[in-house]
Amino acid sequence: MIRTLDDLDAEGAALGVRVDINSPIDGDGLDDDARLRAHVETIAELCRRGARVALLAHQGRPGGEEFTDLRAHADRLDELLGFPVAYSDSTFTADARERIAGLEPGSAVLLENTRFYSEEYMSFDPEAAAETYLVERLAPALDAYVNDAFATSHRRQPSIVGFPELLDPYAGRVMERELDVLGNIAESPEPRVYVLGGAKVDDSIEVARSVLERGLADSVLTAGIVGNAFLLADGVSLGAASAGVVNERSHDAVKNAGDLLDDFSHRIYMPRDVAVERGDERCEFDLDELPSNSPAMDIGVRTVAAYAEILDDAGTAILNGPAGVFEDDRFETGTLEMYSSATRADTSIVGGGDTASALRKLDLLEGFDHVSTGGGAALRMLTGDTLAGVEALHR
Ligand SMILES: Nc1ncnc2c1ncn2[C@@H]1O[C@H](COP(=O)(O)OP(=O)(O)OP(=O)(O)O)[C@@H](O)[C@H]1O
Ligand SMILES: O=C(O)[C@H](O)COP(=O)(O)O
Repeated sequence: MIRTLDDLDAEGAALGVRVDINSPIDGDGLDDDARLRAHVETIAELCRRGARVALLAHQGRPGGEEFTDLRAHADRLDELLGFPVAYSDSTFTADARERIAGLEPGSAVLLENTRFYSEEYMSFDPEAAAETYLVERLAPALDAYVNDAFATSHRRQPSIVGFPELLDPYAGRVMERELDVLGNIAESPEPRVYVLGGAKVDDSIEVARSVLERGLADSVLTAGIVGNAFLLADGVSLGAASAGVVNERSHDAVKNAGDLLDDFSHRIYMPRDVAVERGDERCEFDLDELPSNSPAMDIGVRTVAAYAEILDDAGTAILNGPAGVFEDDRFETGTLEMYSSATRADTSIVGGGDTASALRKLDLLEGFDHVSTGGGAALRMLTGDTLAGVEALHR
């Protein structure tokens, strides 16, 4: 059983609240604040109830371009919440602990990027995570722990699995909502249509196998690099450029897609035409007009029409990954049209950070019943896997 904020006596309590505000970075600022907006409900509720909130979060990966401190995140949270969110440039030092001790009821401090500390980027069992410096030194300053970071909860990192070993754990509102939706797909209306696009080919093939074998999916529509992998597996000569893009993402994808087609070809749909770059233009080719020297960058309008027919009749549409290189206006058509069709399903669920960014760019977000904050985490839930951070919340 997982306790929620409804079960928490928040008044005056010092709470360690793990959020996922990992965001695209543009220069020294945030390029997108969707994840910060998602956590406003939890943070505002806890402050309104008189809690003393210590926010824990990561940004980027060590060595990555988006690996920054959280000062800009604290400033944006100020604006979104309408009250000051203090910022500490340390996470578990004596200074950080003093900052927490000095919090007034109803106030919050954002502690520094947890991944500035090497242990946070390692994986641990919960017991070992509880013995890391981050958890051992911070837990004594806290009365309870709240995990609202669904999008990071597939990671076995100390800030996700360590604190529940020492403190009573609770699910924040984002976590609660994600689990309600993604944890109960089997109860959603049928027929269920999964749309798997984007670039995470191995993850998507794993999701497809899982939902087909468990009888969760009536149809799996493929697009993006995932769709290209299935076309190659089906013997379509896309061209060396497209094959190179697939193999660069995964050396096993074409074989694994072929195995899946052997088992479930009647339920798996692949693109019927693709769009490639011709100079500055978008040019579409039916499969029998290929190979092309240029990589397939989007699905074509015939595919869009075929997928729309299936999605129009869907009880539930579950989507992860854009249909094409939506960042280039010439290749956003597939994502725009396919995702628009999906909003006509009785229930529509989207997973994936880049997917959500695409929908925000295309002004399609409002049309969906649930837009997950998670990418990899949402995919793992859809494969029926448990998430380490969710398991750690059980009492
Ligand atoms: N045909 C294609 N060729 C090359 N790249 C593609 C193609 N189709 C989609 N993409 C790329 O896939 C990327 C998004 O795929 P990804 O699987 O990461 O989506 P996501 O799961 O929503 O994101 P995340 O989970 O990483 O937040 C986009 O950057 C897009 O440009
Ligand atoms: O953006 C995400 O998917 C989450 O914040 C997890 O980030 P990670 O993949 O760097 O652990």
